[in-house]
Amino acid sequence: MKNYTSIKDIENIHNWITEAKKVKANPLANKNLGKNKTLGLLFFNSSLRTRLSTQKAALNLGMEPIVMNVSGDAWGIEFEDGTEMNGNTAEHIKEAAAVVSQYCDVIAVRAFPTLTDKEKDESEQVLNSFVKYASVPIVSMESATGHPLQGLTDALTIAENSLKKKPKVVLSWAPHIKALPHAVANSFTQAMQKMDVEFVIANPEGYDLSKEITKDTPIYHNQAQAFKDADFIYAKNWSSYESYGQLLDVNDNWTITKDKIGDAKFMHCLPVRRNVVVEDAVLDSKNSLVIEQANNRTYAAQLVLKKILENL
Ligand SMILES: NCCC[C@H](NC(=O)CCC(=O)O)C(=O)O
Ligand SMILES: NC(=O)OP(=O)(O)O
Repeated sequence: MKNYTSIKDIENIHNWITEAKKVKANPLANKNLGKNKTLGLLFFNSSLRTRLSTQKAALNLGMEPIVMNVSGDAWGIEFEDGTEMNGNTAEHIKEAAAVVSQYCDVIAVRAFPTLTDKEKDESEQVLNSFVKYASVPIVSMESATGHPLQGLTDALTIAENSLKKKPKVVLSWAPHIKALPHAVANSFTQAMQKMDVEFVIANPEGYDLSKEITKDTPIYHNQAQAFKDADFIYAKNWSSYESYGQLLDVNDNWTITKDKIGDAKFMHCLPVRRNVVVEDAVLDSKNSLVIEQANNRTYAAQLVLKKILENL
């Protein structure tokens, strides 16, 4: 594999889950694979899990990680072609990506959407510019429209925790105070569509994800109906896709509660706002998988880096 920028890069999710379980069972088995190789992690946005678990994955493979907060610390990068750079940007992505490629054997990038310009977000300008102008493989650490390391993690976590051959998995929208990206929900949806699960989405009217993503996945606008007989409930807030980036008025209470989910396992990518997205009683119960998910971020990243290193 060259780049990992989307769930579409997973050719067979069942094989990948089997391999990820092996990596998890013996994380230091390939500690020489990345010897003398450098992973550069570039952050245009905040992170706790991705920043640490991706470095941990690199260290387990014997790689040297180097990290940079691009926003604030680096020169402002210009992504438009042919502009007269007389504004706030000091260097072009053509030079920036080529230069970082001199220091790194693999580059991982986090760049969130604008949530104001749908067309620009869907063009994945930042991520795709790195793919275009870097001379080394690129890994997405959450881009405008996807979070494929999280999606792979979530598939692994469901495979590990499922007591049934074909569990019912619900992705539920939940409330938030801010307009959030669609990336996590998009990649989770794409991962579940590849899994042997009964997958449905629950969200209020006006919050349907892109049809390009949901395809024929059933969408419920009634949360209780969607939750019926669920084995896994994955909560996430996202802003409206249709009224792009907006927070719409929602009448019903969509906060995840213990009463609503019963015995279903609870999942969330984190960070999560307690008692807004989900009540304490759920996060503090044995049915919460959120810490196991965070742990699995290391093994998902390690599998991806392993596949890239094997192909260098
Ligand atoms: N990487 C996981 C989620 C990142 C981001 N969450 C956030 O921005 C939460 C911020 C807050 O709660 O203030 C998102 O939804 O895509
Ligand atoms: N789940 C996740 O990506 O967390 P961070 O934003 O903290 O990296």
